[in-house]
Amino acid sequence: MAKVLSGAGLRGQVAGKTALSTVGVSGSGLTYLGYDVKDLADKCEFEEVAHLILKGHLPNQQELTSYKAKLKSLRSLPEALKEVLERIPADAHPMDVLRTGCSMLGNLEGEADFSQQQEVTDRMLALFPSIICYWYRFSHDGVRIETATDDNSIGGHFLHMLTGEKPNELHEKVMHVSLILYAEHEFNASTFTARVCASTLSDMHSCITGAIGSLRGPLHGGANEAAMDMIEKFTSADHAEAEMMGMLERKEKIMGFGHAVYADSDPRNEIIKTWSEKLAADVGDTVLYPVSVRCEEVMWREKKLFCNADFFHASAYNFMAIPTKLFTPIFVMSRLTGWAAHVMEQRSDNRIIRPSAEYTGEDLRPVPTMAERG
Ligand SMILES: CC(=O)SCCNC(=O)CCNC(=O)[C@H](O)C(C)(C)COP(=O)(O)OP(=O)(O)OC[C@H]1O[C@@H](n2cnc3c(N)ncnc32)[C@H](O)[C@@H]1OP(=O)(O)O
Ligand SMILES: O=C([O-])CC(=O)C(=O)O
Repeated sequence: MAKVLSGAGLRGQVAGKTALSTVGVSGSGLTYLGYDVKDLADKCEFEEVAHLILKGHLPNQQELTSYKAKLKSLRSLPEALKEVLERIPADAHPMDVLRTGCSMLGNLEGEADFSQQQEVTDRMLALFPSIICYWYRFSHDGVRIETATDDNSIGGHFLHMLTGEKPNELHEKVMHVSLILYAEHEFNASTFTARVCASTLSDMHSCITGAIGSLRGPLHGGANEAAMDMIEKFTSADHAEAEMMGMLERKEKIMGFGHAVYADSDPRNEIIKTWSEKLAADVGDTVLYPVSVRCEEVMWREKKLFCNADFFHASAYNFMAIPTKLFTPIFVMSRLTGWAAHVMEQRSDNRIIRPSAEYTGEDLRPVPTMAERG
């Protein structure tokens, strides 16, 4: 069933063209350059999907090997960026750290002209996990980690830096799946932010910095952290149901549910849910996964609201012992590919994005003198 899209928030209005993805088109769910996200999550590594989104085609073996080697070679943080990260306090939000890290990188290794757009994007793709983990480990553990590891994947690199140990196969696989699911999603709020910025002919780091700010909010990427904050308070499925019923009665928003475009399901949910279930079995969980399933059942039964991509990401990341405040930064590590591809697409056929507003203010009036202002 297609959702009727209209009303505030530019809902349902075509704001530009894209060849990168389709969202909620009947029968296809979510596609990246014509490939079903389910197929991609099943058969690909994240680096293959990053190559697809950024370079326009799935890499052959030789292209993949050389792309991974290139990304591996770009993992070292510039000294000046390390200095900045070391000054950010431990109680900062890692999304703010990433926003600053991205912006600082733009000062140190800026995009001189658009011919560098692929290069600066690859550098960010390689470096964002390093930025997050360098700051996290320094501010929380007092350790200056080496970010230039030989890990074979972006997700593996991230987990290795975070824990100090190479991840097992299951965790590395889940990171591939998660990063693939989060990579691209048409004109969502953060991508639209990036495109608006690109439409002024601004540089790539400015576009990505703005997009990080948009993704941070709990109505968008921040929902995976907000969902975790909620479910970790529930001690059993029955407790979850009672609390959820109360929240619905009080008309509270429940994070990780609903979607601006999808009508009755988010195709990414069943995929990450399956992996969350596998991780639950792996760690012997008997609470968080059943709690999450009950939340899903209650929301559907009571409101016909379904889990979006964020909801089961919360339990999946938790089972991998990833701290909650790093959930949305992982989304950034992935969505960077979609953002940058949209910036490039906007640049290739650009007109400044400048919609109109319906004026609801005062009629024309004279400026009163000071004495007249009361
Ligand atoms: C990766 C992502 O960014 S996915 C989105 C992540 N965000 C969240 O999970 C936050 C929670 N969800 C929401 O706030 C919303 O569903 C959004 C922001 C995703 C979409 O917003 P909209 O397009 O305005 O939602 P939609 O038009 O479908 O809402 C219909 C009704 O359901 C309600 N509703 C929608 N989602 C929820 C929810 N999660 N909890 C409670 N009620 C909800 C709305 O308040 C609205 O009620 P109303 O008609 O009485 O005002
Ligand atoms: O499309 C949206 O509005 C939000 C979303 O699911 C995403 O960005 O992945």
